[in-house]
Amino acid sequence: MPTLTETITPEKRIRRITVLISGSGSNLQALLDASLTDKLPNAQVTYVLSSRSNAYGLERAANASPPVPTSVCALKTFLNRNPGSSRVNYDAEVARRVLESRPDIVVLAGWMHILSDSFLDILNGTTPPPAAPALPPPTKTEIAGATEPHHPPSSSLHPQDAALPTPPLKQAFPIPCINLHPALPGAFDGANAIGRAFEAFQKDEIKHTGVMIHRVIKEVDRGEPLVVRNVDIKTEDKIEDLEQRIHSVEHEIIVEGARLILDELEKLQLVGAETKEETKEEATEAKEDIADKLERVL
Ligand SMILES: Nc1nc2c(c(=O)[nH]1)N[C@@H](CN(C=O)c1ccc(C(=O)N[C@@H](CCC(=O)O)C(=O)O)cc1)CN2
Ligand SMILES: NCC(=O)N[C@@H]1O[C@H](COP(=O)([O-])[O-])[C@@H](O)[C@H]1O
Repeated sequence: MPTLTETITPEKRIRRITVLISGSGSNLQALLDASLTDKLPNAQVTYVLSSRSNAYGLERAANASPPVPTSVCALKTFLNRNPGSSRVNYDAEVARRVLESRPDIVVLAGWMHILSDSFLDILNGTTPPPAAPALPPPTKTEIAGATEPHHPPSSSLHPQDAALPTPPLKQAFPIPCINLHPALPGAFDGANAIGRAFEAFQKDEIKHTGVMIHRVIKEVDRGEPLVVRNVDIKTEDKIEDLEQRIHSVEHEIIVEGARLILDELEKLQLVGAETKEETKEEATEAKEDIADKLERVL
């Protein structure tokens, strides 16, 4: 049930962030730590989805206060459990779970899977999500050999969980989706960007590298850059030194990027509300005008 504040001033609702991960989740941790602070005001991480069952980021979510609901959707497991399905079906299932979490924005924080249009179209609201796959229970072999600790199915999500902010009455579309990429725009698209930048520096092909937050579009790492930071590479650097320097910048700009699109969303929705208000006023004036004319004629 929406609170009074959410009813009277919906723009004061605490914004919900869904985070997609595949690994250690240090960038997820940066978002968790910034939630409801002046770095990320009026916003909270409310759902984490991992493409890998052994991602430590899942523990970070479970250890957060309040604990953040999580689920795992691994490509291989999905394809095995849904014979005849493809990456497109997998991407649609990922999008279905994201929609189920009722987010205001989605952040890819080390999500190591290229997403097809079937994900993007569902987040844009142009395609409805698929029905939940009828997942058969895991077989004994799967349970015996699984490295995947059992996570409650996504249906265990409780968007109304008291400790987490209430979802909006109506899901707004498009749902903005941003990605953290450890390279400068157009420099090292794709995986292993840090390693490739380090090699390029050693060959004297680049003088520095960087990190960016960008909008997610079909073309990998080619979405509009939203936050960009240069990162120095020193001649004495080992790869670990560069990785550490890059990660510390990542942890800052992932929060900046989330805040930026939440502020943008708020302005868009406020403008939307004002337009709606103006439309209502115009409609009322038009009705009054017609009533006046009718009175004069009758
Ligand atoms: N449609 C988009 N999908 C994704 C984007 C994007 O901008 N548009 N960003 C990436 C994140 N990413 C780099 O920032 C990235 C991650 C992974 C890969 C990749 O080659 N993945 C392989 C699998 C690799 C593995 O499992 O280890 C794959 O998907 O086949 C490229 C870029 C996230 N998705
Ligand atoms: N192309 C995407 C990519 O390479 N992302 C990289 O994954 C790591 C996630 O770390 P984390 O799990 O500790 O947040 C980060 O270093 C990020 O740059």
